[in-house]
Amino acid sequence: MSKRLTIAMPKGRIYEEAAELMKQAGYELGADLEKSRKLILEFPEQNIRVMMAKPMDVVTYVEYGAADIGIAGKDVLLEQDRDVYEVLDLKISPCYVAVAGLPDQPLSRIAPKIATKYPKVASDYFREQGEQIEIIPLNGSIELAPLIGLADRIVDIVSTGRTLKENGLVEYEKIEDITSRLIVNPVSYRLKSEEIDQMVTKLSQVMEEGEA
Ligand SMILES: Nc1ncnc2c1ncn2[C@@H]1O[C@H](COP(=O)(O)OP(=O)(O)OP(=O)(O)O)[C@@H](O)[C@H]1O
Ligand SMILES: O=P(O)(O)OC[C@H]1O[C@H](OP(=O)(O)OP(=O)(O)O)[C@H](O)[C@@H]1O
Repeated sequence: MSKRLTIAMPKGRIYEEAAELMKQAGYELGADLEKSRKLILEFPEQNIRVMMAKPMDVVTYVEYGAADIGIAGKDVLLEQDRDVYEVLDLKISPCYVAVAGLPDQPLSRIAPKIATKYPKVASDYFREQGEQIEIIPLNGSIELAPLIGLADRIVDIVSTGRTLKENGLVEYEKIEDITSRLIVNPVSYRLKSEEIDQMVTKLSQVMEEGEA
């Protein structure tokens, strides 16, 4: 008998694309799932259970085995460095992490302030550049920080570039390209290898067909 898989799906901007990919792979989650307030949904015919989680928390549920599988942005994986297997680049929700700030402002001062939701990614990047920095942790609207003099630079996600542009900010360096990834709990990968391999194979096929 096949074993039930628990999948942690990210609420928010990744959800729709991720659910569409799952649907094409034969795992129909329902288009309105995100609108519902229900957080755990059972799909007995497909032998799966779906948890709706904050994108930043998906990796936590998967690491602790509360979910066997999850979908998370590479940005979250880089920031959190957790014990999960990254098995497939789903190539959805593309964006990148970049350093940005006000135009024509060289990083001259000692230990410049860097505002970010990604303290590890930012620290790793500036360490590699040989720069000593001070991190200003924020949770959102990061672009505000240089505008009101709280920070010299930001490290944040850029997608269309509209937020930077509308706030008169410029990009200084791209740090990393980001897409969403399929992640797997290492123990689940051993205990439910057949079911997980089947899902990975189906998703890979859908992606190959999409590229053809
Ligand atoms: N323009 C973008 N801004 C932020 N994330 C983006 C963007 N485009 C794609 N992504 C990807 O989507 C993922 C989830 O972003 P989303 O904004 O839904 O969640 P969040 O960052 O937790 O925000 P919130 O706290 O508002 O729910 C990111 O981790 C990233 O991989
Ligand atoms: O290049 P763009 O297409 O403009 O997208 C980038 C913006 O989107 C994200 O913010 P989000 O909408 O998640 O809001 P937040 O600032 O509250 O995190 C990100 O933090 C940038 O601010």
